[in-house]
Amino acid sequence: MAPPKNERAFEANSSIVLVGCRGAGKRTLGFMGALHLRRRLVTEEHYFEKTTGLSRGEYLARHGREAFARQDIEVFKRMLDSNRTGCIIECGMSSLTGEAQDALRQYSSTNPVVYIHREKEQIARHLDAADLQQLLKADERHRSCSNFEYYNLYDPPNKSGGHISGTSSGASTPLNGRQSGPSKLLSAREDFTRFLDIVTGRGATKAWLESPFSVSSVPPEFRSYSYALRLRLSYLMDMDLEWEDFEARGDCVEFIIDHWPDDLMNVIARQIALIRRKLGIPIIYHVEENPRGERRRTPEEKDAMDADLLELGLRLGVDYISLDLQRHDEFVNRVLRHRGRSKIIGNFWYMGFGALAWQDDRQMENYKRAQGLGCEVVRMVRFCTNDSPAELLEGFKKRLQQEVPDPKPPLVAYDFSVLGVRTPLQSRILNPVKHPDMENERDHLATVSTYYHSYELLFRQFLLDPLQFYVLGSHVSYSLSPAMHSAAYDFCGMPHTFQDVTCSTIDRLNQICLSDSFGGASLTAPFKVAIMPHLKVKSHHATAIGAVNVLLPLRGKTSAILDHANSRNKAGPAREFFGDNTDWSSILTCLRRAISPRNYVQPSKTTGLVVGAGGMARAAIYALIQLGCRNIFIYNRTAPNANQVAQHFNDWAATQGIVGTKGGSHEICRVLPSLSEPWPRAYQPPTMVISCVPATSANGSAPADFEMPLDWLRSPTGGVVVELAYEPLVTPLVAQMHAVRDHMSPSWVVVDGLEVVAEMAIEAFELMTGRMAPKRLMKEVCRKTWEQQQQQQRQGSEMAMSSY
Ligand SMILES: O=C1C[C@@](O)(C(=O)O)C[C@@H](O)[C@@H]1O
Repeated sequence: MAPPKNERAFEANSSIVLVGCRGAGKRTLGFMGALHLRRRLVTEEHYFEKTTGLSRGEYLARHGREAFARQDIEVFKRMLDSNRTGCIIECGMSSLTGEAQDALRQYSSTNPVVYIHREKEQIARHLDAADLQQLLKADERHRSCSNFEYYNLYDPPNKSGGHISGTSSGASTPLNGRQSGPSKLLSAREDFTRFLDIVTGRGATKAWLESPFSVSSVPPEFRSYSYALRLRLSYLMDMDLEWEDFEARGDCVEFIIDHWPDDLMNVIARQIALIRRKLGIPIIYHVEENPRGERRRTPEEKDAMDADLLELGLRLGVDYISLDLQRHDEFVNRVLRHRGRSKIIGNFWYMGFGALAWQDDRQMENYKRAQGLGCEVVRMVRFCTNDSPAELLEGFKKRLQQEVPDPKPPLVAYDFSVLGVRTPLQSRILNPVKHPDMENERDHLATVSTYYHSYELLFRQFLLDPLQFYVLGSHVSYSLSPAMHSAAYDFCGMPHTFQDVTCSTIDRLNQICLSDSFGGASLTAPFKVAIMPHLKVKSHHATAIGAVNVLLPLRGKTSAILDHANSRNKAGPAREFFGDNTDWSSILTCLRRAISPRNYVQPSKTTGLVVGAGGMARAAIYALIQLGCRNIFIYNRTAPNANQVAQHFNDWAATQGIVGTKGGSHEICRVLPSLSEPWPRAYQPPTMVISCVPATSANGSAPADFEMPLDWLRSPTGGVVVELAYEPLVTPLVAQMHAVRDHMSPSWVVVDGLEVVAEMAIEAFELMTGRMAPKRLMKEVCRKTWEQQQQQQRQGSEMAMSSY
């Protein structure tokens, strides 16, 4: 019963080879991948030239076709052989030859070889029409000599040269049409780096180390409750909803192949790429055996076709493969041998009449078989023709607990009938859910519940508790967080509340947090730094920055982090509190989104500027460091405060072995004493500027009247300016940058304060509830609430004027 050896789990450091035809985007992806994994990029073109002293064209011209072909394959093999670890290898056109493909086939027994392909129209842009068909046909042969594949979805450029509207709210804020939009290639980079994390197996550990309470760090099968959104290929081919409508509608997607259109393999690869890009949640890949509306197949045809379809899922590096363990051993073993890093959901699916009863011993044997085969999850589903009392399933689960030795793979078990799943609470994890407005006549689970209703039921059945969440600080009455979080609770079926409470003493903060129904809080001044000594458990980011802005109660029964994470949404006495910082990660998200490929961070060159020296400026500096920037300047009106912050990060960086790349002192942070100073000549002008000074005068500090001295604005490639203030939204800096963009250099992108504050609330919501945030909704509510506040303020001042 031992599982067959996994033939596709390679050493984490094995070189990754990229193959595919011209125009597929291998070079760009290779570059992104090398940066992400900190590996060397080897390109075939360059390797050929380095080895032979001639470019391929020159070699061909000088030595003729035959000699070139011989030399080419020899160099190709040598390139693979001498770079077995630590590289990303980009293959050129040689990979289209039979001999090179044999070499790749062999290489793929020890290394990942990724076939990169994309929309035909995109490839066509690089080729003559005559060549296209032939090349595309030849290109598909790459499938046979690779063990992974990546569909490089086209990333459309921003509509107005990098400055599309970033809001989808339609609210008429003064910056409408002027916010930063996602920079070109950002999505491609995010998708591809996530794919590489799957291939190298570092994804889950990385997320966990980064932030143990983040949504991505606890896989759905280990959450206290989780739901799989069913998306059928037949539906996706012709969907009647927008992708954004599926945001936060499940903890993962179950992608069901129930339709066989022409060009099926490429259609599937594209749909997987779309789900990844648009929803960013784990994917369960399920091949339906007898899809409605498709022809019947002979058993042999069915086996061959389904095995190929499952193989495709494994090649695409999906998170979970759903495998029917009732199919014959050879079929099952093939999938297990090729599983790579995808988790296996072992299925026992009784569809017909006479499904095995829960009390039947063979059900227990089924579970043990799945366990023996190394399945990460076991899914047991019964189609009932009559009522199946809930106690029978409960009895099975109890027996399983007693009889089966640990470690037990998590169990998904439910009964369903023509009326759908019996109740959405039968299984704790990976319960099937659907979108409320999705119509699909091919689905025989037509009446499955929605994520909203399933979650709402958990509260109604007292399995989860309504909690109170807060934003706490001395100036929080205008905070946009209560509106954003409350809208998200409504969307998700959570009866929580979120309030702003003005307070400034630790005693008062304690009073609020010690309540049994305290769910968590966003902190602002004066607590961000003041709370540090009172917290035993903090994320390492919060410790490095020296500030906390999200506080969570820890209610786990044991000290295990997973136990604490799974106690979110439950009331009771808190044993401890956990402090995290989402200010830095929100700034980082906004910078990443807006930065153009020309300004990607190069540690040896890129320069960043942070204005201010408070808690937010610390977060901004940390975000720059995390992005890889090693030359950071700080400007603050009161220079000694800036010196203190610079000192803090220079000391911290020294303990981490992070050093500056310029000047003898190796310091990463430096202070600019005055605005009249010219930009230091040894450094490039900044391409990332983050202004962290409040726009309105709070606590007697000076309001944000900061503008960039012209000498500091000489970056020939422009850059990104992030303004954190949003009262007013058009600060002097924002107005200045709009003018610069319109009249001097169009390559500057401006990110306004509302974009950043919405991002902060999104991340805080996910940490506090453990659920994906409805991002689009929260961003819309952010702008609309801000608009309403502005209007109220205008009306207030008009009334005040008229009463004179
Ligand atoms: O700065 C902010 C914004 C905020 O104060 C708000 O009101 O939403 C919440 C804080 O946690 C965050 O650091």
